[in-house]
Amino acid sequence: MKYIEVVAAIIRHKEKYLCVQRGVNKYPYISHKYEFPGGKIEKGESHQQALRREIQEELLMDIEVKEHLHTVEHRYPDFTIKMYAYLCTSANDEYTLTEHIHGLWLSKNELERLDWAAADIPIVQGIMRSKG
Ligand SMILES: Nc1nc2c([nH]c(=O)n2[C@H]2C[C@H](O)[C@@H](COP(=O)(O)OP(=O)(O)OP(=O)(O)O)O2)c(=O)[nH]1
Repeated sequence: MKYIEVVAAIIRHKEKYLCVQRGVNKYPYISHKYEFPGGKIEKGESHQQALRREIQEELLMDIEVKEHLHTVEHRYPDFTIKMYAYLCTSANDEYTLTEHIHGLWLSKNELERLDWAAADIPIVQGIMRSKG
């Protein structure tokens, strides 16, 4: 079974969190799902470096990586991912989508409205339960 390690940025700006939607994918269970931006960690990269690179590529956005929030391991039918989620901040709410088909800023209590990738559900629940 393929195993991949992924970093995800929980980007918070003014009490809202940036959520992005994937386009069509060869795996139907991931197509059109919402996720936190990020991606695979490249060889030799730290989590922080991978996050800053991926967010620059996907959103043309500069972030500051704060604390580690959650690590989840999820087994999809074709591969398993280990995802490290970090709280991140941005100087403003501007972004340009280069890979995703939709993006939106939602407050904590609105997060559960979206159709999230299965691996993200424990992360979303963790954010919703968190204080502050
Ligand atoms: N970035 C990110 N990926 C997630 C999340 N949840 C989730 O299941 N994933 C999965 C989807 C992808 O299979 C994988 C992340 O890989 P990726 O975005 O770098 O790359 P990809 O498979 O879409 O594309 P490729 O690099 O193979 O062309 O992790 C999430 O919240 N953020």
